[in-house]
Amino acid sequence: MNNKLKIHLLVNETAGNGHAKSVFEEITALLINNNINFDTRTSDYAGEAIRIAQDYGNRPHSSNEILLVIGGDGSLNEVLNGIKRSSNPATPIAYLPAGTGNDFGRAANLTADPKILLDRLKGGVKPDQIDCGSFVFPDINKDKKYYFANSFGVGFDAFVNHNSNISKLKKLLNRFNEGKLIYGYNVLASVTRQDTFSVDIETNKRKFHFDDAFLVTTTNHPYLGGGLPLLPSAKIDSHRIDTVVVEKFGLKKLVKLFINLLKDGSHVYDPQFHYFEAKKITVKTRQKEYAQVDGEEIKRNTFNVEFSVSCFNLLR
Ligand SMILES: Nc1ncnc2c1ncn2[C@@H]1O[C@H](COP(=O)(O)OP(=O)(O)OP(=O)(O)O)[C@@H](O)[C@H]1O
Repeated sequence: MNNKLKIHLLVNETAGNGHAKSVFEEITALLINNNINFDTRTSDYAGEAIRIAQDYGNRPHSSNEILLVIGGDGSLNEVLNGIKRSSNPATPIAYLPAGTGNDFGRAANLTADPKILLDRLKGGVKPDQIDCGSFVFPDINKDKKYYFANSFGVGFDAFVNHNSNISKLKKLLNRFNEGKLIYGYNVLASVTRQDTFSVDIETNKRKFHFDDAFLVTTTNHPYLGGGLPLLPSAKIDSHRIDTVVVEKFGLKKLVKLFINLLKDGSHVYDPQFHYFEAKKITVKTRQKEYAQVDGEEIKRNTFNVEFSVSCFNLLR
């Protein structure tokens, strides 16, 4: 038995339509073959990984112990929130992306191969400090902080996310590993149905107002919806967050912007595309819109959100 390393697996077996379960089985076999000490917790319901991770962070651990999360972006979000709210928010997290979108894994250049990750962990990697977003709802409780690894979106991306999550096609296409296809399909299907809304942005004491926003997304890195590079310049270690505002446009322009986004990132130069980069950004909306945090829907009529940049320790 390798006494040096002890791995605590935290698994959402439902992530990636069961892909996380097969990754879990693969790594379990590797751990047994390598004589590495491990234990396992699986989340039984949405939200449970927050509590499991918070309990883990509250307990003392030696430097040989590693918390390894297996799941998608939503599972990572829960673990991040649990660890950051624990008495030891610097507890390192190792993560095997095994969801549908895996945007964080893409942005942080993570391997999805259990064997490669295990070899690195056996070699004794040091944690990297990685940015994450944090936010509060000051109207409700300015002391209760929430965290995100990817993004917090109001409007179009959240509407697409909502439609993708409820779509009957999603399960079918996910089976063929085509989650991106369903997201692309829903972008086109949702564009004419998304209304516009007014938004106020405040950053570095400067204020901006948009009457006809279509999408307002605060992001920690470039990607959205399973690999779409919404803001290629956003970096995961810039110690800044970015808020993107896109104003309303028609279907023809959407197609053009979408092609530019996929081709060379030149969509960011469009006059209806705006972005703000800072350590702190406030976003206020005044009408009911869909919203998402790391791909999970949040329900609220209007939004007054104070964002700031935070960080966590990642083993990769
Ligand atoms: N046992 C469970 N049953 C149902 N839902 C669960 C369970 N455990 C966790 N969850 C929820 O499943 C949600 C979706 O999981 P996750 O985001 O990790 O996978 P995904 O949606 O397939 O991947 P991605 O977000 O990368 O597209 C999580 O936000 C979590 O709250």
